[in-house]
Amino acid sequence: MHSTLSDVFISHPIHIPLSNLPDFTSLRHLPDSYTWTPKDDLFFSASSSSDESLPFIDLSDPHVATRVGHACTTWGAFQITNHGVPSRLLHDIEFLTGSLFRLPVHRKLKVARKDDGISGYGVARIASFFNKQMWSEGFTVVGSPFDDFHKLWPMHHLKYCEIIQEYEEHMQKLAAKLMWLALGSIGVDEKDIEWAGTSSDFQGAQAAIQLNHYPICPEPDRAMGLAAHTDSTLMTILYQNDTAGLQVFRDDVGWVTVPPVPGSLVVNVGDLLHILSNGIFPSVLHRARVNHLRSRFSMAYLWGPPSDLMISPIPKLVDPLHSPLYPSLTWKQYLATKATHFNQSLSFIRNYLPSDQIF
Ligand SMILES: O=C(O)CCC(=O)C(=O)O
Ligand SMILES: [Fe+2]
Repeated sequence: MHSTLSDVFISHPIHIPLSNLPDFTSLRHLPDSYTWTPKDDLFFSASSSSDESLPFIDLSDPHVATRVGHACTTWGAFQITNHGVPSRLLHDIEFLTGSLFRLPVHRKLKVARKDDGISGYGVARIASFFNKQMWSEGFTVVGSPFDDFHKLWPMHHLKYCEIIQEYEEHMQKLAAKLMWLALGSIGVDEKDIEWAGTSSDFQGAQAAIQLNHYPICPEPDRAMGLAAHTDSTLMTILYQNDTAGLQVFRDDVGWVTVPPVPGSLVVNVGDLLHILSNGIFPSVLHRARVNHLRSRFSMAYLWGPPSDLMISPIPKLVDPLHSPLYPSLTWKQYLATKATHFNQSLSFIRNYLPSDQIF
């Protein structure tokens, strides 16, 4: 798994110098390079006065499939409870994340992500698309974190590796369950997705864990934690600590804050599920704002298909009235497109639909 997804970044290296990473804790004023205005991000304003809120779904609800389906078609996101991930494990992953980002900068830089690498410490990859810097730092885990964790915590790395492994196991199961709930709501079942495997548990799926830290910020209204983007996944499952910051965008509504609810998780439809569903599910545009009093952590499980598998609109969802909106492509190819075209990637590939795939 490690080698294949990593190939994308070998051919699309991104150079974001870490040398000018500020010591976030010592700043009283926002440096110019961190001050955002609407011209730095098309979506910077557009705040909402609406009282709309993201659907909150109890996974033990007898109508869960309808609720998930409705949330996926309207928002492309929802919050869940009764998801079966032990609260002790959520506490453990939050503890790991806090321990990692509280390490001194020189220790974190020992595991800095390489320009053409996928795992490690660094600023958000999407930073290369903006003139201004984001008020955050991150750490990406793809494959085993053993080597990096050994450098970070020579004495305690095994304990932290176990947490990551257990977290991945739970998230993988939950992602498969959510995927069937979402697809089931639009009439897609096990027979329609061969790669889900004989046990329909998507064992061939691949994933990354993205840990994010948004330090306390002296001028949060002018800063941006993580700029607006959609995830290049099938689905993303996000755990946020008790500090608000995540916002999701909905046309005609604007930005809506997703309040942290202890023990709950946020689920995002990613670009690949948007493609699979032939556009029925939108992939949600989201961003993270920052806070003036409290630092914030988020832990995202980025879940996708085997990286070389062709993904295209599910044939059952395509007929003479519903032409395929997207061509077939692999996750690796999509990531390469995203590395160049960022938020325009879906419309970019739509224009490359070969004519023999259009009805
Ligand atoms: O911190 C958050 O709430 C959002 C994180 C996120 O969108 C990501 O890691 O892709
Ligand atoms: Fe995201």
